[in-house]
Amino acid sequence: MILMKDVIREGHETLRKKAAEVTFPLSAENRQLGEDLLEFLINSQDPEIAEKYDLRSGIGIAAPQVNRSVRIFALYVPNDHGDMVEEIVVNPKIVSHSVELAYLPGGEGCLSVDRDVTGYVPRPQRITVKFFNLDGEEKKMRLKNLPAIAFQHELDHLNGVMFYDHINKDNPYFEVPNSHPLE
Ligand SMILES: O=CN(O)CCNC(=O)c1cccc(Cl)c1Cl
Ligand code: NI
Repeated sequence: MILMKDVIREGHETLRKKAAEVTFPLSAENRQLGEDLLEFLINSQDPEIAEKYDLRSGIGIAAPQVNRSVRIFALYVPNDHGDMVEEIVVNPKIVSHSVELAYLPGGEGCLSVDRDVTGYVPRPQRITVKFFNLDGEEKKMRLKNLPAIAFQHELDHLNGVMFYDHINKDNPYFEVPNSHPLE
């Protein structure tokens, strides 16, 4: 199982690399990695397991965060209806996105960042994405609000981008035009 000791932190070069696409059929190693990433999220959101293993909670986690520079991440995040979006995402692409932007009023956090970096992270509110599952089947999905934000936070990790790269330096709480706070 993935533990916090396996998570690399700011300053580690892997966090700023563009991760490599993976080929199918997946190696046993890459399949196991995808499963381990999702298991971490489920564990991190279970109060007993999280306390037992001292896990920080996450709604997403990307392979580069455990020093594996491949285009794989996992999501375990509630949608607007309270249903969990539970996905292992391989070779993801955003195929289209809304003009409207959204941001979390409390800002974003990252397992690889051991400090509070405050400010709004404006991202497209709705996205249409394509990716492959572990079996190489292509999936197309429309996401909005928190799942869309989480997907983009993880896709950023695959491109060496950190959430705070998007925060306005002069005014971290600048309300970008056409952006909406997610309540
Ligand atoms: O890359 C993933 N992490 O660093 C896991 C910890 N952060 C979160 O779960 C998190 C928290 C707030 C907003 C977003 Cl969008 C995310 Cl993703
Ligand atoms: Ni992160």
